[in-house]
Amino acid sequence: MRFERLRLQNLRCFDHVELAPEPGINLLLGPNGAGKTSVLEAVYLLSHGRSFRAGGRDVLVRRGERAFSVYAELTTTGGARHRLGLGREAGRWTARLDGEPPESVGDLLRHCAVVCFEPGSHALIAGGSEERRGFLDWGVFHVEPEFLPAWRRYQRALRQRNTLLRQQAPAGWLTPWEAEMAAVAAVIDTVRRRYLQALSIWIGRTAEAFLAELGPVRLSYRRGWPEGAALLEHLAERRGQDYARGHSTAGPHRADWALAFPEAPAREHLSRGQEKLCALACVLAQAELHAERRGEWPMIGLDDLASELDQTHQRRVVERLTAGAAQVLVTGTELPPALAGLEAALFHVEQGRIERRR
Ligand SMILES: Nc1ncnc2c1ncn2[C@@H]1O[C@H](COP(=O)(O)OP(=O)(O)OP(=O)(O)O)[C@@H](O)[C@H]1O
Repeated sequence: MRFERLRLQNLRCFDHVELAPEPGINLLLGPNGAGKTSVLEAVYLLSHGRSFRAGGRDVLVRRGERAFSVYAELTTTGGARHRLGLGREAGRWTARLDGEPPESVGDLLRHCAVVCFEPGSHALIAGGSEERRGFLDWGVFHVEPEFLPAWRRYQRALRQRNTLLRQQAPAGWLTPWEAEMAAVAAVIDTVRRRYLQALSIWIGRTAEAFLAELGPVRLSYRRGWPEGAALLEHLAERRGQDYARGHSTAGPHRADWALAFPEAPAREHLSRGQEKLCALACVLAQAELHAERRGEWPMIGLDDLASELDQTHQRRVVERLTAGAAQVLVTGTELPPALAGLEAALFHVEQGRIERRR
């Protein structure tokens, strides 16, 4: 999958800006605060429906404006072309897919795959489980068609059960929603396991390239309720605690996964740099698995590569990138040394303007 054109309107420091990324590596260079990360945010938004930066969706709107939009033209390896538009005004999304409103924003996001490594990515290793579930589910969403309908049903049942718990409703009112949660939890768990099993092979390869000194990586998974227990019975057993807490404390919405190494059995054993390299290994593995399953590379965004990694690791990343066929967006204040001499399209970003340099 490749971005042919990208247009941002009233997004952060950009009033109106257009660029035509090229196949292979695209470099966005410019001073601090120029808007480089905002371009990555825009492409990520079309793929995730949210930014990778904290602060909520509405901080993306250029100060003084009421709405922002991102528009992109994409081509797939098979030659299909798609036009994607996503805008936000007064707290609501508007989406267009090939000129028509899609059934849901999810239908739009399905057409666009972008993975990003950025300064906050170490949260994938060091942060809370929500971050890791988000990463896992994004990958599953793109390669396992059964996931989205099951996830939607689960979310609806979970919301209903949580509302009833907060209202201290009689247990009998909870049971139909618990049955629904248990019915779809099995599907969610199965596709997540399948995905992680495949991903762990790719993570093993990338981790070996970036973190060989830690030994072979092992990926573990917790599904959100005890192994061997049926979720239906487990939810019934936990009702007392769940009434007290006002939410459901077991189920796939509590799942988590982790990486461990012989030389770093717990994540607290990793240095900050190693956390970043682990996160990068996960992001690149996700791109590689996506390419294997979909026959299509996602776009890979690398924000501030040179300041995040030492030169040896930068070179290893570049080796991996050039071995694949992904379109890549790399940002930096200067040309990352590992990219010197490589063929790349260069864009200069400054004060809300983007200029193609030859
Ligand atoms: N909602 C907003 N409206 C207007 N300007 C904004 C808004 N949000 C952020 N900005 C500004 O947009 C600019 C773009 O920031 P961005 O993080 O994309 O820059 P960058 O080139 O990646 O910088 P750095 O090299 O420092 O990481 C910054 O100058 C920031 O102050």
